[in-house]
Amino acid sequence: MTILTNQATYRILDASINRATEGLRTLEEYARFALDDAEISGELKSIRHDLTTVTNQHLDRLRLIEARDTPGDVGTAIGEAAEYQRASVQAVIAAASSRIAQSLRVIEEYGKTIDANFAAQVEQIRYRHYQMAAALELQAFKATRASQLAAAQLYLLMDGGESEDQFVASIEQLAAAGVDIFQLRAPELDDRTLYERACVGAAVAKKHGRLFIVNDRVDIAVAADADGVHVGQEELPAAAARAILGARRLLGISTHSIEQARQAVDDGADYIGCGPVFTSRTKQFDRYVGPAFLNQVSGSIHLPAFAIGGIDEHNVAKVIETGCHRIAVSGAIRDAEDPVHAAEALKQCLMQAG
Ligand SMILES: Cc1ncc(COP(=O)(O)OP(=O)(O)O)c(N)n1
Ligand SMILES: Cc1ncsc1CCOP(=O)(O)O
Ligand SMILES: [Mg+2]
Repeated sequence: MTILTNQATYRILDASINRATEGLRTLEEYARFALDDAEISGELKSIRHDLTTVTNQHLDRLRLIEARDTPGDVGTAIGEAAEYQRASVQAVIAAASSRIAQSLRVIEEYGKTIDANFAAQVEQIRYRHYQMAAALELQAFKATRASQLAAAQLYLLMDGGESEDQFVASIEQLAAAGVDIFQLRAPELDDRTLYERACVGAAVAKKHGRLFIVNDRVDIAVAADADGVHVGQEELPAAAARAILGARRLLGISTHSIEQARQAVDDGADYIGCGPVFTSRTKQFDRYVGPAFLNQVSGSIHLPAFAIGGIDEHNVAKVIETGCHRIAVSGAIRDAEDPVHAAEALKQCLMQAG
């Protein structure tokens, strides 16, 4: 009985150690090759090596191998469909991370029956893993959002719609038509409705792999778990907005001159809006920056820059000529007879430009 129990214990330990080291290697490769993060990949490698060292010091490797019986493992035939599907690289990381934590806990618990010192050292490794997995998941999240922003070309400013259903339906249709970023700009709404629209908007945009930004209101952006906030020159300063927003949400800043654009970069903006370029039907201005400002920005600012103000299918070429391949629009889609077609046409022009 004891022999059989020990055999089973070693079999569990062998499987769990393999699972943990494979999982650690999965995380390590992402930190190394996708994030180029030497610190995280180094610590993951050290955790993996320490697990192997502690195992070799306290457990008899030959007993572990002798206990192995892969063909006789009933678990190899129980494959959940979800195990074969990962929606994104982030999902790969999350799955590997929880598999490692579970395996380390299993090693620790069964290890206690063999060597208390071994179990105590595995416990410390588990704590180190928790810390690193959190750092890695956060970095992976930021990298994914940053590449989404970098790839974005068509940004739509929209109001709250006639109803929540209509608002959601618009986002769904326009996401399919190629809108990359949605901004809720609805000064006419009361806070409660604004918050409710922001919540559903953020969720539906996320479902479709699009970004969702709240205009002006950092509090609502955070409360609704939106991707970020957009602030103007007369609104909350960048540092104050960032303090509420945290590092992982996006901060967009309106700029009307090259000096403001440079300042926005220094202030830690993730992207800038540049305008108003042309006469707008959505908002009145005394002064327009014209395409000349876009030329200046394209030549010297390396943050994603969205030209804004009166841009539509007829003048988008003038924007593209400046080297700016990103636009933010409202009226061109909102007032179009066929908003989906208008979004598709604008996106087509931008994609052709590069
Ligand atoms: C992408 C983008 N760019 C510029 C603006 C304008 O912001 P702001 O100057 O604060 O004016 P309001 O939109 O608040 O009226 C924007 N909203 N989005
Ligand atoms: C809010 C804002 N800020 C600069 S232009 C603008 C309005 C953009 O809407 P439209 O594309 O209809 O000109
Ligand atoms: Mg504003």
